[in-house]
Amino acid sequence: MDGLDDVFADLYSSVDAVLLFGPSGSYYERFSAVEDVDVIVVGTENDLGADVFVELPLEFDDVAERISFGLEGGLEQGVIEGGDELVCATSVFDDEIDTVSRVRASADDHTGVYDLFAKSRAEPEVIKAVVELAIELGKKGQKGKPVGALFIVGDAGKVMNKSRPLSYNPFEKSHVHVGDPIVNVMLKEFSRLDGAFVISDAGKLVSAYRYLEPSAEGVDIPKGLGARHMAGGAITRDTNAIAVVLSESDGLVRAFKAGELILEVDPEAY
Ligand SMILES: Nc1ncnc2c1ncn2[C@@H]1O[C@H](COP(=O)(O)OP(=O)(O)OP(=O)(O)O)[C@@H](O)[C@H]1O
Ligand SMILES: [Mn+2]
Repeated sequence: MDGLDDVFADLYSSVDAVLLFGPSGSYYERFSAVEDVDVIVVGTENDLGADVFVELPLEFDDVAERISFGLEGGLEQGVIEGGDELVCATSVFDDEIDTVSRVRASADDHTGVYDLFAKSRAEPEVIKAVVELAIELGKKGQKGKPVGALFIVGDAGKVMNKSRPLSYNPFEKSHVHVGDPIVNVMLKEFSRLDGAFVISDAGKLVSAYRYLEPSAEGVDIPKGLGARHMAGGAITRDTNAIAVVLSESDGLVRAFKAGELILEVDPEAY
């Protein structure tokens, strides 16, 4: 009769590489000693100084998104090849690694989560800062009153052409950027009000209170969501911008690119 070791052995037989998501130092050391297997560390910071490292822009509460990012980033960096058999070790419940998942890397199926951050018109740091801001806004909102917000990032000239002002633009003559602490305070204030924020590729606040008028033909958004998400999704098909949307109704942060929903994050998990 087989023991559990034999049954589970299939999971990690003939594996090309192991992806360790945010491992502890000792865990990493032990894996590095295993023969014939490459070790790829994936995390928000390379604090172990791993030779092969894929940087996450955020932790990703959704494990599938986290793994997709690691795979797509690894393929992009050339440390994984299409067809590679991989074991991904990550944590689901705690800070400790508690979950192993076997996947086959494919250069074809793309969730786009890596491209969203690394290959959009806007700079990765800017996209990261906006997603973090939306998460923070979502967390704060949950304590008091829930707030919704819509951020359109990149390709700002075109976005401005496909939108109109709902009110005076508080950023008209200013030169402020997302990530500046003062700007985050301002954005949180203004997010109570209607419309979208428009942000340039480099993170400059171009406008608040924009009413977007993209053509919404053929854009699918999750059921139960309305005009904010439709407008946000649709403008990313009409332009090279991405949209980061905080929903007032379900509290989730979503990101759209090229008209597709790419990312769904629960601020409560951060
Ligand atoms: N075309 C648009 N451009 C910019 N902002 C918009 C647009 N349409 C709606 N909004 C903003 O979204 C807000 C919420 O609208 P709505 O409830 O229809 O969206 P929703 O997708 O259901 O989002 P939520 O989940 O936050 O309710 C509106 O009050 C308005 O501020
Ligand atoms: Mn709504």
